[in-house]
Amino acid sequence: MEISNIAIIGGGNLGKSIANGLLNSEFLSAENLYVTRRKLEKLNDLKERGVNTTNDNVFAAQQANLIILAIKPFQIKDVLTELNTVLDPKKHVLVSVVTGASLEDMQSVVGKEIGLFRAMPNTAIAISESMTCISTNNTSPEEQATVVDLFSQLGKAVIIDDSLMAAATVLGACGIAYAMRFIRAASQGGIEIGFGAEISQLIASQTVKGAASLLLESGLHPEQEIDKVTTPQGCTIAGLNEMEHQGFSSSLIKGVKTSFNKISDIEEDV
Ligand SMILES: NC(=O)C1=CN([C@@H]2O[C@H](COP(=O)(O)OP(=O)(O)OC[C@H]3O[C@@H](n4cnc5c(N)ncnc54)[C@H](OP(=O)(O)O)[C@@H]3O)[C@@H](O)[C@H]2O)C=CC1
Ligand SMILES: O=C(O)[C@@H]1CCC=N1
Repeated sequence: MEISNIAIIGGGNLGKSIANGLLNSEFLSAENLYVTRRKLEKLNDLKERGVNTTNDNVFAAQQANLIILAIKPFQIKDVLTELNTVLDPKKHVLVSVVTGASLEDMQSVVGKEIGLFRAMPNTAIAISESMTCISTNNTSPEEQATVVDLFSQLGKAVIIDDSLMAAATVLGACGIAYAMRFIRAASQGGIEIGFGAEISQLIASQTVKGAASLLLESGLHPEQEIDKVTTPQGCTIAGLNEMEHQGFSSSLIKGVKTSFNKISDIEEDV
């Protein structure tokens, strides 16, 4: 399957991040991209880049052969019902990034053999550094290759079982926010020990990038890399142990589980 035009239905925070990622990576040119939302003026930045912006979802869907749904969970039924008037199984593939809406939920609304995917990217998709988990159950190997290729050009992409999408949402999508909080807290600590805010944030951000790259490149467990940093009787182990006494890992794990439990409430809104 070859992607001709893409329509992003719901140009909010994630929808725009995807649009910017597609443009920045030169995956497709602006004239092949359609982005919708009701408050059209909030898409002016994309319009200035040459993207087709509209508040007409049906029109956008008609122009595209790949449709990305990026509205809020409680809106998915209405928007899918609206799009269903023009969805064509021979033409369209539908990718939902909506939290809490399963493939079965979507299938029950569209009721026909449209190729359906869920994708869970994060906002780093804007700079082609997303982690995107993808699920599907009725698509051809060709369609799967196309969708995986799309998200692989915008970061890393893996296919997972749909039952794991809530967990993927928390670890990958919410995870960006957790990591930002770590960086903010580390920067604030840096200011206490002498740095100005700007350089403190630079040091904290680049250090987190380096830590992530070490793990991605080596495949080692974090503790193996930590062992290389913790000089016996040194300052790293002293600080790390104090963080653990204060509940660092425990608070992170509890936060992850709280986000995960919240998805059950969101699923009820779908
Ligand atoms: N933000 C993130 O990092 C991630 C979000 N998600 C999921 O992506 C989805 C979007 O989240 P997020 O971008 O944060 O939310 P936003 O509220 O920022 O974006 C939703 C957008 O949908 C638009 N919208 C609402 N109704 C319609 C409609 N009928 N037709 C077209 N557009 C419409 C809204 O604009 P307007 O009011 O102008 O119409 C709004 O811009 C959610 O389901 C979320 O769970 C998943 C992973 C990560
Ligand atoms: O906070 C949310 O509900 C959405 C899903 C993951 C990131 N943002």
